[in-house]
Amino acid sequence: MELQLALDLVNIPEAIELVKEVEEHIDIVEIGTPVVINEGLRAVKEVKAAFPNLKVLADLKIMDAAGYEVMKASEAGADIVTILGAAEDMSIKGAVEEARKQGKKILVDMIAVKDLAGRAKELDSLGVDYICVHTGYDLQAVGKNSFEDLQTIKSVVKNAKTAIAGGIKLETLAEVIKVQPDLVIVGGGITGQEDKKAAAAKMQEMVKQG
Ligand SMILES: O=C(CO)[C@H](O)[C@H](O)COP(=O)(O)O
Repeated sequence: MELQLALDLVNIPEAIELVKEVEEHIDIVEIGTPVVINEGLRAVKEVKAAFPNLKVLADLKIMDAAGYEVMKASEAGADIVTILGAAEDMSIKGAVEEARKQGKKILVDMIAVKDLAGRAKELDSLGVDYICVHTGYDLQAVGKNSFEDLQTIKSVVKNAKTAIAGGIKLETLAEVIKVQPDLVIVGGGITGQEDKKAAAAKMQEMVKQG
């Protein structure tokens, strides 16, 4: 099981400072969608250059023109690129094909997908690398989480790795780990803490114990 730090509410210098603090306790650093909107793929490029030993995920949440966008993120240095589960199969196939060409991975974000089990099965057969259940900020605000959704995809996915994101905190991490995802994605649960290093270290310890 791996731990990914999601950076959403920072600029590039802040992202680099933050990663420096927790570097040894994370496996993957995510350049979040708001960061890409504000800073462009330059954020991916600069974070990868600063931390060549960390995997970098570009959270582009691709919906169309997937091959092209995966190519641009790959050129910027992303190791993993996200596409939405609601995208057309043609887009998913384009993303997977380009990622294979570039030696990169595709993570599918299942945000807003209604038939989770059905779509997860289809995506699994399309050869994506990760399938991620995700409660975004707008549903976190009304008290939702994705813990049950993780069970749902775990029961149907045979090839892809499974992941979970959305409001995971130290207090809820044990519940998540019980379901045994391959990847746990945490943003505010680390970045919102006074002692970010301590929060990341504790989470890493729990994730590694699995
Ligand atoms: O993709 C995202 C929002 O769309 C976030 O990166 C993801 O939800 C993780 O952050 P947090 O743990 O703060 O919810």
